[in-house]
This record gives sequence, structure tokens and C-alpha cells, in this order.
Amino acid sequence: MDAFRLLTRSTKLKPAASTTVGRLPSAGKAENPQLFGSADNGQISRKRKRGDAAEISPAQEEKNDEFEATQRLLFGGGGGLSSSAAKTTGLQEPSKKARKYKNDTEGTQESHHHDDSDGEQQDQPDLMEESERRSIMKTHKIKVVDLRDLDEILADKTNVHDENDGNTKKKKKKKASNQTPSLSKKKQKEARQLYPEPLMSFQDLRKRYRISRRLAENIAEQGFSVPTEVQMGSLPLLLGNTSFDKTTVKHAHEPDLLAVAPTGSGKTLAFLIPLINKTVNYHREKPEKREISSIVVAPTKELVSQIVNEGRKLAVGTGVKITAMKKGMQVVAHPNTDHDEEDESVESDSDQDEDGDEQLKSTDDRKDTTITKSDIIVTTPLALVNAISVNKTKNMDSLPSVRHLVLDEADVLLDPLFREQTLAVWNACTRPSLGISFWSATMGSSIEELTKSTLEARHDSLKADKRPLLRLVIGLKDSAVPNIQHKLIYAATEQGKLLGLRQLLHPTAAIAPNEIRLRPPFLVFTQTIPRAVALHSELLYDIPIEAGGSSRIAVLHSDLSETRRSEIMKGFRKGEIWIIITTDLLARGVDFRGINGVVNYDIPTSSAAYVHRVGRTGRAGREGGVAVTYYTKEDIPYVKSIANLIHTSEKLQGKEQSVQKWLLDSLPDLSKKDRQDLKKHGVKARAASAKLKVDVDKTGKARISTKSGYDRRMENKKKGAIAASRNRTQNPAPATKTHESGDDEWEGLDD
Ligand SMILES: Nc1ncnc2c1ncn2[C@@H]1O[C@H](COP(=O)(O)OP(=O)(O)OP(=O)(O)O)[C@@H](O)[C@H]1O
Repeated sequence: MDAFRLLTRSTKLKPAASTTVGRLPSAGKAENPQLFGSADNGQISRKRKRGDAAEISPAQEEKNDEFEATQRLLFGGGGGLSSSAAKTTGLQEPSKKARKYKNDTEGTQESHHHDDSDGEQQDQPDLMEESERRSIMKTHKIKVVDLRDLDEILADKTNVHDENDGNTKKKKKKKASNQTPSLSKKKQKEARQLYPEPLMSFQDLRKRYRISRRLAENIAEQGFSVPTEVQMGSLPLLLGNTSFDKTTVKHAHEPDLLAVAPTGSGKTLAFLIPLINKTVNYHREKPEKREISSIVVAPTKELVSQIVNEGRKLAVGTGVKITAMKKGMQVVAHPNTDHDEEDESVESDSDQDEDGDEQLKSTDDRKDTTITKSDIIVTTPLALVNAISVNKTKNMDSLPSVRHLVLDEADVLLDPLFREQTLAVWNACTRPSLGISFWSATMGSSIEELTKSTLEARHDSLKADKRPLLRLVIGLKDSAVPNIQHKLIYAATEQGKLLGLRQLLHPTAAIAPNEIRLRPPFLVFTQTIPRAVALHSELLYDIPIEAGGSSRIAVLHSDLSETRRSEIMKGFRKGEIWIIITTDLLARGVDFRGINGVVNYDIPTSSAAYVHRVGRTGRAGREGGVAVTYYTKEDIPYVKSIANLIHTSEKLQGKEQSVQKWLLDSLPDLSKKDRQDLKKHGVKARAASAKLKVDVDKTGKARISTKSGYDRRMENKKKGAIAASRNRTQNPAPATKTHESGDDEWEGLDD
């Protein structure tokens, strides 16, 4: 069914319009999930021989230079340039790949819980020379920086050949520390820069990093053939079989990692693969032992549930159990409590129960305490804090079995809003060898500082291992994913916004070439829950009955029950719901693959919020949808950072600038205090508890516009009655299925 055609009130869209809207912008699967680089770069490691430095084309080199110049100008840091047209050749069909892995394992009867990762003799791919690594990393905009004190880094480099000689080490350390002040800024920067071997193919995970065979099969089965940049950069660092910097000593500990990569670039897979693989290894070492070895923290229940689903698909048949934290679930043993965590099983779309849990379920959980048997717990910070502070008279319980902590959307988790809870979780993980990683598309420098000081404090109080802390940045830090079309629209008033949105929903004329049309599925963001609710009731009857009527549009926010939230998410993924009106609850992490647009009905309250909201579209290398942002008179003081971000994004893509220079120059700068205020409270004019300070009708009820929602409701009711009566007499198929379907038929989102 062509959702767009149904939404347009004009039944006779001109051919030009039909053509323009004929293809869903975010439909299907991107040929190449990578954001930067090109086919050739994807093949370099396999084609080239040892010692043969990779080359990049002059055109690419030029682009890189241009990128770096812009980046220096704007941020003085590392970054990337879009090459959304980049294509990778040699992609193998997923099923073929999966079959290949299956053939590899033929003859080895793999038990449900025994994942044999050493059975095969695989050729180790040649290690790359540094020049080759540098070149690939540059092309793919992968930057790895050592965040330790410079003294430590230099001491490491100096001691590369003398690991065992304590005396020499001391002397050289001293020497290194004396060297630091004399190093120029450039040299210091160079000293921090690392060029670890990037992962060029998922097959290398098995060949080089010896990951579990079953896990490798699952990756192939999911259709992942080419690693994205964040996966190229992080997986070798986190899989632990190799030194991250071949120019220095092999470190005793794998690094802690701060990873900053664009929205939709596959960070979830990047942290789940190492966690699952490590758990398989722990099981192999101690088959009888089951304990929580990893915790993944995410800010919303929606994201928690999504990570669990992704994880379970990857963990099929490995024996690794991944569970979402639920109320009442026990993660530490408490005498005299009688919970059975299996009763609190997670509500999720996953197939875990069919593939991973049976053996665990059949053991007598009650006998040896009642704590969860999960290996990996995925949780919001509050849910876990509640679970470890059951005994309120005592300090929080500790979680000494936890070896790995992952903070997804780390900047928001460490933002004052969640900070206390997140730090409580971190501190509860008392194992001195705890490894931690932080992931987000945006990461302010304050987060980096907080991370460093917390690690330092742990080192002092827990005698925690001193792991190197590395920062991995993909592309331009804190910028919007490159393949999105941005539109910043001045709507003057609240009514103007509503009119604008309706015009997007119901175009009545042919579309001019540079005009934007919004096609379902899309998300609409508002500043507050009451505004989301009000906008929902305003638009509820805008969807024609024959297109499914009000059932096509839903409002999702944190005041709804968990069950309702989950129903709406499922409905949207299945294609039953076309439009979700929501708050920032869905701004981060949530992955709807085929989403065509994002509307910022109310402007985001920070540039990071903009990056995350619009990043719900254009995921996994797909040609992105559109991001429409309305602003009114009240918003003018707050728009500059968003306008700047759009300007930079378009400039890097070499696109026509949609934000004019005069506008950028005339928009006011926001003071630091105002910026913080905005982030906390939003635009004051619409943050007030009076909900929608827009128009107040005769009954005193606030509405977004004076245009009658009531009239539309009545109109639709009438239409509905007519349609129902017609239905009864003619008894046709359900209304939504009677419409012609075309190439651009939309039947829900890939899941
Ligand atoms: N190597 C890959 N090839 C193709 N698709 C991939 C690959 N890795 C991940 N994906 C897909 O890309 C989509 C986005 O991944 P994911 O949700 O992990 O992004 P993210 O980086 O965490 O984004 P966000 O910052 O918005 O949370 C998912 O649908 C995922 O299945």
C-alpha cells in the first residue's frame, strides 16, 4: 500500500509528484553499511601482501584533506566526510555466508552449550604494516587516541623491549617523564595517536580473533557481511587477542574504551560481539559456573529491550543468556527472599526461550539461591540500582562477578540526570579487573574528564587494574549522520508549525524538485509529554479512514504503561502504526531501520539532542530520510547551534547549503548558562505546566491550534460511518488492503 498516496488528499497527484515520491528514501538495505571509504578500501587487507602499503586515490585524498581542514576549523579534532555513494563489491549474500560457516563446522557435533572455537585450523591473515593501517584508518575516518597521561604513554613506548627489567623500567620512566614538557603539541598529539589493525571483514573475527564459531555463524546469518567503521575500529581492541598498538608493548589488559560513532553505525553489534564471545570463553573455562559477567546500561526501556533482542539473535546456540532487568529480578543473593527470576521473564520479541534457556530453566534455581542465571544483564540505571538497594538499611550490594560494564548512550547516562544512578552501578561493580566501555554518537569533553577521574578513583580505592583508556572516534565528532536531508523551517507561531506539518502530511500539489515530502513511517518529536499528547489528539483524525484512520498514529511517552509502550513499538515495526508522536524518549538508540523522516515539531534542546533525534533515520548506511525542524519566534535564541550543525553537515557532504550564511550570522549566540537552562527545561514558553500555551478555546481547554480538531473528528466519524455502511453492503476486503500496491509498497519496518 502506498501510504503517501493515501495521506495525500489530492487523489490525482501529478506524474512529477508521483515520481518524486515514488521511492521510499530509507527503504531496503544499504549495499554498504559503511559511511566512509570505498569498495577498494574494503578489499585492501585481503589483496595486499605484507609490507605493501595501501594507497588511496588522489580524489579520495583530496576529500580527506578537505574534511580535515573543515574539522580543524570547527572543532580542532578528528573527523569524517560522507561518501554515501560508496559501494563495496564482493559482498557475499548472507545466507551463502552462513552456509559457508555451517560447512566449516560440518562433522563437529556442537552441543547446545559447547561452542567449539578452536576446532578449525584457519590461516591467520597477514598483519598489516603501519602505513597500511594508517591509510585505511584515514580513509574510513577512524581515529584512536590513547587518553592516558603522556608520561605513561612515553614510558610504555620507551620500555618496549625491556618489559621484564624492573630497574631499567624505572630509569626509563623517569627519563620519559622528563621528556614530556619538551615535546611540541604536535609531537604530543602524535604520541597519543594509535593505529591498531582495523577489522576488514567479519570472517577475520574467526580467523584472527578466534571468536566462537557459533557466534560467527550468527553474525553471518543476520546478514552482516561488511563491518561498519565503528566495528572495524573497536572489535580488534575489545576482542583481546592482540596488542592494540603494535609500536608499544603488548598490554597486560585490554583497554577501556570511549567510542564515539555516528547514529545508526552499528555500535550495538560492536559491544555485543566481544561480550558474547568472552562469555562463551568463561563458560568453556568453568562449565558449571553461571553468574552475571556483563552489564549493559542504557537510558530507556525501549533501548534495553532492543539490545536484548539484538544480543539474543547473536547468541543463539552459544549458551550465553542475555536478559533485560525487570522489577523483582534478583541479581545478588539475599537471605530470606524467595524470588524466582524465571517468573519475571522478559517481555521481548526474541526467540531466546527457544534457543538458549532450556537447560538453565531445568536446573533447580531455588536450591542455590534465587539470583538470575543470566550472563549478560541489560538494564536502565534505575532498574539495577533498585535491585541492588533492596536492603535499604545497608549500603548497596556489590556485583563482584561482573567483568564488563558497557554504558550505551554514555553521555546521557553520565549527564546529571542519570549520573548518580549510573555511578552507583559502576561502583557496585567491585571487581578490580572490571573493563568498561562507553558508547554514543555524541560525547562532551566533560564526560571524558568524569570518566578519567572515576577510573582514577577506582584505581585508588579498589586497587583496580590500570587499563589504558582509549578514545575511538568515527567521522566528525558530535555531528549528524551524513546521509540525511535537513530542513530548518521558520514557522513563526505554533499554528504555523501545525499548518506546516499538515502540509507535509497532505501535499495537494506536485512537488517541486527541492521541496520535501514526508512519507511514513516517521517520528514526530515534541518537547513535553502534554504537548505530544495534544499534538496526537490534534492529528488523530488527519489520517483518512481508508488509510487506516486514527490507528495509524500513536503517541508514545514515559507516562504510558510498559505494555502499551511495547505494543506501540511493535505496531510501528510491523507497519500497523505509521506515525509516532513522542518525546526525547525515542530520541536515542532506538533502531527502526526503514524510517523515512523525523520531524522536530519542537526544537531539540541541544545540538546533541538534534544529532540523536535525526539519527533515527538514515541508519546502517541507508540513504537517509528527511529531518524537518520547525522553529518559532520563541525559539530564535536557541536555534543557532542546530543551524550550525546542519550547515557543517551539508558543507561536508558538498551539498547545497540550506541554512543561509546571513541567517547563521544573524542568529544570536547562547550563553553557557542559557544553554544549560535550555537543556534542563526546554524552551520556557512551552515548558510550563499549563501544557500547551498555544490557544485556549472557550472551555478553557488548551489546544495547539484554533483550527478545529473537533470538526475533523466529526468529519472523520461521518466518513467512517459511510465507509462502514459501504463495507457492510459490499463486503469487501479490509479497507487498508483494497488499495493498489506498487513498488514502493510499505509493509512495515525491517526488524
Ligand atoms: N555491519 C553491519 N552491516 C549492516 N548492518 C549493520 C551492521 N552493523 C549494524 N547494522 C545495523 O545497523 C542498524 C543500526 O545499528 P545500531 O542500532 O547498533 O546503531 P547505533 O550506532 O547504536 O546507533 P545509535 O547511536 O542511534 O544508537 C541496526 O539495524 C543494525 O542491525
